Amino acid sequence: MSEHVLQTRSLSIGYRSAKRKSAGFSRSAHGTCKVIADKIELDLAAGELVCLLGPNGSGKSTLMRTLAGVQKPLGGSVLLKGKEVGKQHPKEIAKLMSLVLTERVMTGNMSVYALVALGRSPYTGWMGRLSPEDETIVRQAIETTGTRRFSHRHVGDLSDGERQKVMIARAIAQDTPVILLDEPTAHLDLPNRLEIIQLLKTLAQEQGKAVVLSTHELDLALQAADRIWLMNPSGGSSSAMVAAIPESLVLDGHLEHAFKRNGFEFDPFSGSFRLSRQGVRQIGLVGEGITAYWTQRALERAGCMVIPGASDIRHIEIETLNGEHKWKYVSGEGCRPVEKESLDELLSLVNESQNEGKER
Ligand SMILES: Nc1ncnc2c1ncn2[C@@H]1O[C@H](COP(=O)(O)OP(=O)(O)OP(=O)(O)O)[C@@H](O)[C@H]1O
Repeated sequence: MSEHVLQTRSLSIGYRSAKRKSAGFSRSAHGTCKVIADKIELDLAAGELVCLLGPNGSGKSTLMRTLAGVQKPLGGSVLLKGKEVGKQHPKEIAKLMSLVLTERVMTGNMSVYALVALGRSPYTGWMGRLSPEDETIVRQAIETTGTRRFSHRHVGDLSDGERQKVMIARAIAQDTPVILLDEPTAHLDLPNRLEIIQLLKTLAQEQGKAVVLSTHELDLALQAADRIWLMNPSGGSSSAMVAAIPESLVLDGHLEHAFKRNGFEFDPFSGSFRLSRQGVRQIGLVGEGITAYWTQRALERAGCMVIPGASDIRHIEIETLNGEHKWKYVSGEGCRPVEKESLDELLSLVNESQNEGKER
């Protein structure tokens, strides 16, 4: 089994107040504090990609900051390669763990190359002079993240996606066994989100890095993560932490419970949330393949509950001939089918019949 590079033991995270009384804070063994989550027991192995999920305000950033040692735990410990983070010198921590935050960093007129080179600072002398080996590592980090084409530009002139890749390049140049990233895909378009997740997955698989990223991308986390750490508001004032492989979290209902809201329902087959379809009319769908899949999606968007394969109720049959599709709408048993040549036309017909049904 792989070595555990980061662990938490009875970790309690949250905020302290200097005042005796503060709104949202209470008196405890740790003083006046607000506990965000406690009794956290986590193990992160080398080569593992972990996604930290949880609804807004559940404590993801608080946990990230506590793991990175920039915020003190209320209780318990964070162990980095077996040693307590709070008891290590910042320079030693910087050789073992890098942290990528979403917030814009003050970079002045710094070039992309200079910012990535800052990743080498735990290894350089006080002058910050790079050795030829450091220079090679910086160039490799720039190459790996695909940032070479804008490496001469100022960081302040970059788009959000470009800047995010540069921050990851800096973390790669820091060359630590653990990389923590707080919402690295926030503000990015889909291709950039996929590119960043792919890059992090490659770092874990090919270079044995242990990577933890917090995200709101449920879909991507389910596809890419080796393990998910889920911060689940427990009903009280603090969150409970569940750590498991993505599929177990779906099957055990933890994901649904964590994100459930009125008006949304979790589809365990696709692993995504969708608008709930209460009080809708059933419709059968006879057909196969990608056309049947997108027909079902269109019908559900129109407010139908689709029963695949059912032809003894109001239903649709998909016919495919020489790559051309036709949709036959049968409004009830024994009724004559109405044929449509496009999904768009079919949907108008279904909508009309639903509206007639409502008026009656
Ligand atoms: N400095 C602070 N003092 C007191 N409470 C704070 C402080 N910073 C954050 N909090 C509270 O801690 C809780 C967890 O916040 P945190 O930012 O860690 O959540 P999050 O899961 O990262 O949220 P989001 O998904 O919205 O980024 C929230 O209730 C927040 O209001």
